[in-house]
Amino acid sequence: MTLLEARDIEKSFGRTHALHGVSVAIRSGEVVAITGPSGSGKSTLLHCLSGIMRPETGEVHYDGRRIDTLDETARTRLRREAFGIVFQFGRLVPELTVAENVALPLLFNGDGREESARVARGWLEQMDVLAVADARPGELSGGQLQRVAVARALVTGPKVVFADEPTGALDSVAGEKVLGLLLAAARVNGSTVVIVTHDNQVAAHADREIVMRDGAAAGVVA
Ligand SMILES: Nc1ncnc2c1ncn2[C@@H]1O[C@H](COP(=O)(O)OP(=O)(O)OP(=O)(O)O)[C@@H](O)[C@H]1O
Repeated sequence: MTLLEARDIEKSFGRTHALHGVSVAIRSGEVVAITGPSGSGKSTLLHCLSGIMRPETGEVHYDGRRIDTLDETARTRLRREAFGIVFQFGRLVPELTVAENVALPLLFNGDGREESARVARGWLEQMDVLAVADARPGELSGGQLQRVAVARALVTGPKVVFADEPTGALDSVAGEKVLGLLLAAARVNGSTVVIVTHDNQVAAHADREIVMRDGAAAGVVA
């Protein structure tokens, strides 16, 4: 079953046509890698699929519902309830502890403080970073930061996990570890995963690869 779909979407930044006419369909439970050279539109496609950005033309559908026409409030709610997002440099809140960062999405969704803290610690344990639960993000290594970012993205049990170069800032050993943990946890959750990556090693873990070239989906590798 198709869970997430872009139909002929276009997006420009000034005179740069980041996406021109991209159509992709992602099935429930799939792990999809979006690859392609720098500037080919990978991140822009991820942002449009995840409702962070709205394409100028075309449509984005999630779970049978058109989402690109929703207003900012509704798209934010959708992201909180159904999506988890991992960015390249974690983007944790520096003033909060690691455990507080991971509990935050649960608190936003209305869960109680104690329950959120308990669930957050469980995810930190699963990502092998429980030892740094009370540290601030600034005290962590790059690999630890990304594992915390994965815990934060998965803590709500999202239907779709989006990751934009989740291992891009890491050496290959740390990158493999983050990716392995992300994919294992996503499979346990039954989450669909969409990963933007430059890294062939990462793409090799995906069920399918969508190759971008100059703002268009140039091919699909099964
Ligand atoms: N916010 C923005 N403002 C202006 N131009 C942008 C913006 N975001 C992306 N672009 C441009 O749109 C094009 C596609 O960018 P995008 O980041 O989607 O590519 P990418 O394939 O993810 O690249 P990279 O691998 O380098 O991250 C590029 O030419 C980029 O410079």
